[in-house]
Amino acid sequence: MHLYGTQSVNNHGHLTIGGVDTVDLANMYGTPLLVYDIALFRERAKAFKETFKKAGINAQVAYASKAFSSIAIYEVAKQMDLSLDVVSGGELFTAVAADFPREKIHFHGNNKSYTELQFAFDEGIGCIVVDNFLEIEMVKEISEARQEKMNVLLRVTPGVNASTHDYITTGQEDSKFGFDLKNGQADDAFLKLYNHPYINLLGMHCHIGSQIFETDAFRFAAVALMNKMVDWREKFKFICSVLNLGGGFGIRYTVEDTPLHPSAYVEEMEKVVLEMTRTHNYPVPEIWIEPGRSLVGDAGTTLYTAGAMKEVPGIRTYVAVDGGMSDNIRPALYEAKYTAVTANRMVDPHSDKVTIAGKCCESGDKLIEDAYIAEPVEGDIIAIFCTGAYTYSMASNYNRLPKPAIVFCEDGQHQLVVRRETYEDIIRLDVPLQKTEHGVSS
Ligand SMILES: Cc1ncc(COP(=O)(O)O)c(C=O)c1O
Ligand SMILES: N[C@@H](CCCC[NH3+])C(=O)O
Repeated sequence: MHLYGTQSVNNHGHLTIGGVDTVDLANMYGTPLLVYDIALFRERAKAFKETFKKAGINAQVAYASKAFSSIAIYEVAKQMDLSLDVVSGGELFTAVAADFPREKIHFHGNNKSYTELQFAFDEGIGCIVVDNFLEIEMVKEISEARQEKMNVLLRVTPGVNASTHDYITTGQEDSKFGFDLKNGQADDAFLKLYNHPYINLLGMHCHIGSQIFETDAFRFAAVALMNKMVDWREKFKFICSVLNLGGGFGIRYTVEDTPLHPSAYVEEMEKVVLEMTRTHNYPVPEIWIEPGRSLVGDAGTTLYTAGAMKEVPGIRTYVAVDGGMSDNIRPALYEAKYTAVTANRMVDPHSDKVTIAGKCCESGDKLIEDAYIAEPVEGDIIAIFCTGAYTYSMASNYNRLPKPAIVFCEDGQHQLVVRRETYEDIIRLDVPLQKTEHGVSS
């Protein structure tokens, strides 16, 4: 059994996280419950930052908060001196609520609205990562109208096809994100921004995809961007001061996943940048990265309570839990794989092969096929590991299931950071039909 971060087993045979008994957590807060190991988040953040420090490279490590966005995680990110990648007005609003240092907020998105961009200007954020020609016009218009400068990075697609799930590759030519490097779009975008009185063009950004294990894809992307930087210096005397190489570093969900230590990806990036800058006598730019999954993924564990069971003789045994695709869409959407344990009986042999099913009205609502847990009993606390990234942030109220609560654990302490939704929350946006004689009133 592979345990993550501060996970351990106490003398009751219970799984603990951050020194806190998960069975106690389930009793206190109910299930489903998403539990974060905050020491692990801090350790990951520190490792990224120290890798850059060791190489003497100026860097920003921006937490890609689409992986998990809440006021409390932004507060921890702030404590760790991280920057923040937000991708919508909603994430920016959350960052403002957390009083995140505005100059360290980077705003992403392939279709930012005028209102969202104005919000970014209002807050004086650190940088807008422009993604398309419409956005360029809007950023220019807003900055001119306000006579305010804005830092900008140009998001480009380097034409790298990273090996991961098709739905989560983003650096290939046929992508909805960014300007293509090869077909001239990136050059056109550059020319529209370069030398504008209110645009401070910092440099380039790319993000090639998510849950990537190979360093090659990052190397190819970095080389492609550096070549373009050299080209723009030759043609326009433009010096790129920031090179943002995105996130995407893979993590270990199951034994089949063999990620490198997060610092290995960074070291590869550093190597390419230092080699290329030396070869081309180019000033070493600041390197920015945007890890999401690799900061929060394995720091999160979801606790469920086992309920109904069904044996399909000769085929499988279903163990249904009190959550499902509503709190973790990833298995249904990407066929994502996870591992589970019986948190209340960690020392029992985990040799029963079962399918952990959710409670949504959907045959595909299976969280894990072929999970190995202790012989299941109704009321068991089933813990699914590595659910810290893209679970709560992609959760829905399908079947009107309330979203789970979230607890942070560290050094034997626990704190509720997102409360469980209630049925009142579920209907809070509903507007009952007006009582009129003729059906719907206007
Ligand atoms: C622009 C950008 N940066 C960073 C990330 C974070 O990726 P990951 O969570 O895989 O590190 C994403 C998501 O894929 C992204 O789209
Ligand atoms: N939501 C995806 C990752 C997308 C990353 C954002 N571009 C996942 O759960 O793996």
